[in-house]
Amino acid sequence: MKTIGVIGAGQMGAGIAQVSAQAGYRVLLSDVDQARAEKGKAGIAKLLARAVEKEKISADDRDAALARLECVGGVEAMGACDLVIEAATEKEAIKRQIFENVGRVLSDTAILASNTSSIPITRLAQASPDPARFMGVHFFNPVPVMGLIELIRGLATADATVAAVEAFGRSLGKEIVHANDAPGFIVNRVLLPMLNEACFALGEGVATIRDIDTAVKLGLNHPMGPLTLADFIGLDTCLDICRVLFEGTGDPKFRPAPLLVKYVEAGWVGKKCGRGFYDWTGPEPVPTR
Ligand SMILES: NC(=O)c1ccc[n+]([C@@H]2O[C@H](COP(=O)([O-])OP(=O)(O)OC[C@H]3O[C@@H](n4cnc5c(N)ncnc54)[C@H](O)[C@@H]3O)[C@@H](O)[C@H]2O)c1
Repeated sequence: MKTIGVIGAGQMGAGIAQVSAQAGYRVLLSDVDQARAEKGKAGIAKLLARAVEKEKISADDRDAALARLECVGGVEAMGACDLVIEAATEKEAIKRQIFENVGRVLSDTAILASNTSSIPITRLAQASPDPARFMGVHFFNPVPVMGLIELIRGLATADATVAAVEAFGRSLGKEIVHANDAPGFIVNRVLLPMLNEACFALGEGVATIRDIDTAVKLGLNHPMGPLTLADFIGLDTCLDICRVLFEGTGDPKFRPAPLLVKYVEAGWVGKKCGRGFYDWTGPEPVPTR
């Protein structure tokens, strides 16, 4: 593989474009328009500049990575790509439209992959030009820091597609795990029940926000408590994933905690809006109850 297309230049798409360019691939980055793609690239340039300041990479390596990364106005330019990774907004209709558009220009050997966190890969594959050359490639946020990629094959994904994307993922220096096309794949299937249970515990008055987080952090040796982590992820995103697990499995153990639903209804969705379980507006997060 030489040329990688990345569709969606938000948090994830920009991260995927960055690590691909740093690994030596030519990268074409698109978003809804050229200006959004350029904004994604500007963010990457800032992160790479910081890495140079910290002497993690050389200025030459930064310049070379940025030179390999080209912003394009739309998917029409992606005909030259060996692999196209879609990392647009988590809405099925948007992703389906993108697959239809990019399907018109993709070569008949190119692979199309989605970074979706929750939409079934086999269903998305139906909107792709060739389900044998379609799969899920689930990166973690922030992409340049997190060492894992989950690969998800749909029912029709060919072995050669999985092998090619696995080789690409390893060339980025990431560890690869394979998951079946089941709700939440591996990481969210295991993580979300813990975050949801912390919301149940808080709602039932088992302990305070600070004590639940301190207990899990120190008692289980986690880098941060579950309520802090939920605030980082976004409580709306946590709720969406809980619902995917609940609806996808039909298992009541995945039912969302009432307090989580209430916080999302209140618009208290976490760090991104300044308030979730913590107030994030000051220098340090402060528990809200
Ligand atoms: N944020 C995470 O922690 C995380 C982790 C793993 C996977 N994901 C998945 O990655 C994908 C992107 O998430 P994100 O957090 O980067 O979101 P984001 O909101 O930061 O970025 C999404 C980008 O997609 C663009 N976009 C919307 N419609 C488009 C279109 N038609 N064509 C091209 N671009 C379009 C938006 O303008 C935006 O720049 C989602 O599928 C999400 O589920 C997110």
